[in-house]
Amino acid sequence: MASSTLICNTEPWKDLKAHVEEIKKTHLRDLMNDTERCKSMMVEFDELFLDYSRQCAQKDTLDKLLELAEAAQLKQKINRMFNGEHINSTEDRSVLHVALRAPRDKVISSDGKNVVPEVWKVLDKINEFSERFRSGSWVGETGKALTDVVAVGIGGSFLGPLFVHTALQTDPEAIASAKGRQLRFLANVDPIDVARSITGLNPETTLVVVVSKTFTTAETMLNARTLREWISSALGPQAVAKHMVAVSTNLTLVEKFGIDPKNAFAFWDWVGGRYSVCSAVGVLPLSLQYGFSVVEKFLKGASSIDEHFYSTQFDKNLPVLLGLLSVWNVSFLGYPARAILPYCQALEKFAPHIQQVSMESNGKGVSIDGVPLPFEAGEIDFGEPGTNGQHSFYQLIHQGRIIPCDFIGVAKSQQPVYLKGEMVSNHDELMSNFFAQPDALAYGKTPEQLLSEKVPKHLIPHKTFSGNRPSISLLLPHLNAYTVGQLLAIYEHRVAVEGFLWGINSFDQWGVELGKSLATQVRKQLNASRTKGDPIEGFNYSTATVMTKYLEAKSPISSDPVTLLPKA
Ligand SMILES: O=P(O)(O)OC[C@H]1O[C@H](O)[C@H](O)[C@@H](O)[C@@H]1O
Repeated sequence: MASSTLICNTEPWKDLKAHVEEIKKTHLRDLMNDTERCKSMMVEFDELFLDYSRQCAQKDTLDKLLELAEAAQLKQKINRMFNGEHINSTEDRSVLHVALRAPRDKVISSDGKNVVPEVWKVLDKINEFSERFRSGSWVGETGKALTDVVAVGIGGSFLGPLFVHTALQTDPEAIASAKGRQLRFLANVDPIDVARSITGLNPETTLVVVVSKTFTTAETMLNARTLREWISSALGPQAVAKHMVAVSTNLTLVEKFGIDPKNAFAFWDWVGGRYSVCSAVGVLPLSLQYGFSVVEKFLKGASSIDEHFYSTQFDKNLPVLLGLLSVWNVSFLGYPARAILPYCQALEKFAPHIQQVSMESNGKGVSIDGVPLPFEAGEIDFGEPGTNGQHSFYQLIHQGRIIPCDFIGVAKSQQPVYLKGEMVSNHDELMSNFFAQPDALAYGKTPEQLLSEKVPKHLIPHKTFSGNRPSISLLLPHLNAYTVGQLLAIYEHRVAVEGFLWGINSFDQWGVELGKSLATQVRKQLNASRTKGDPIEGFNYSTATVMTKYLEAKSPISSDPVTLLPKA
């Protein structure tokens, strides 16, 4: 593709660039007075309510963004994704996470083959296995039923399942089905994470689920070997068959590791790691904890958004609208970051998950055809639940840099609390902030207002809020397995929309490779220096100096290493 076909060379892109000047003349304080405008910037689907009236945008901004979508062939790209074409061109793969949550009778093909029956074969296997596990008919080496699960995995094999697990932990239905069980995660190769993940657990009653798409990820494999050692040193090496199972696309390596292939749960190369929570990656550990029927609701929620995304016209399409507005903020208004602010503690792991989905997908420097981009793609995502974030980084958002914010609220709390004599329930107290913050950002506070409030003159600059800071508000009816699935799919597709508009490949991740290969070189050096006293060679002065300092610290590894497990 010639650079002339880059999206930034199209008329709609140039038109939007020119449009920025008009928008800069507006202020949200005034735009919010236009009720018709606000009405046109609200969309409801399946009880999800999106209000994007606090975007620095006019109705014609949306029209122009829709023209950009057309120039980027957004509809065709979405269709190509759902049709199983190899849109991940650098890895020559389809991108079919939508097939993971498709109903049984749906036909979604990759390379001429309907993949939905394969998906359901694995789901049925998980259903059956989790029933055996939860009913106590699957027993461990000493004949005891297993109650605790440690899921070992990193990146996409960790963040999505952690997000969903955390979101359901306080859901009444999920609580009831998780009684007496624990699901823990071990991601970091830091041995401290090993210690934390097994503290208080008994190998006799623990199942380890090794989750890795490739089954080669250094961190996961070392952690898996560590927990294998933890099990076999306590129960004997034969116990591994009953206490370890795996989720992977690489079943050959699973078997080599010593896990019974009968206890391996497959997925496919057309599922990207960060899009894999709806595969066995998430479904297995979550079903062990909450039962398959709860997890099935999560899949149904995601599927409802898939259908909406595929078939709804763009001006009513939640992921499309959100994606268009993100591109508007990043590429035209020049706001490179986004804060994800759920007013719901159960969503505390949502931002970390979306960080990977978004930043690993769209943090690219070239177009899908390898042409260097003359504009920045991707956005910097971060976030914390409200109100905690308000007492931390909101200062910068209110008076410092402009960071478009996603306010996510829930109408009914999973855990309602009301104290007699209090003005409002605890959830209403939380939600008072959910409603207040977007307006504070949009309206700000002028020096005139401060003067009329008799604020001392010297404090006026400090107490002024410029306002005109964009946000969206998304209200969910409640937070349960179904709506968690919806939320996940909205963000997954929003990220895809952004990538489709920028003309990049959102489904590869070559940028993570360089650091990994350099670590291999360091690993070899550390081994040679520790065991043979070899001098440090082949590193630059800076790295060599700090490595020398590091090696000077006492290590329990000598020339005759012995196995050492955490004391936890
Ligand atoms: O599931 P695995 O193959 O172990 O991969 C785990 C993770 O590591 C890689 O480095 C990628 O950056 C992630 O996209 C992936 O999710």
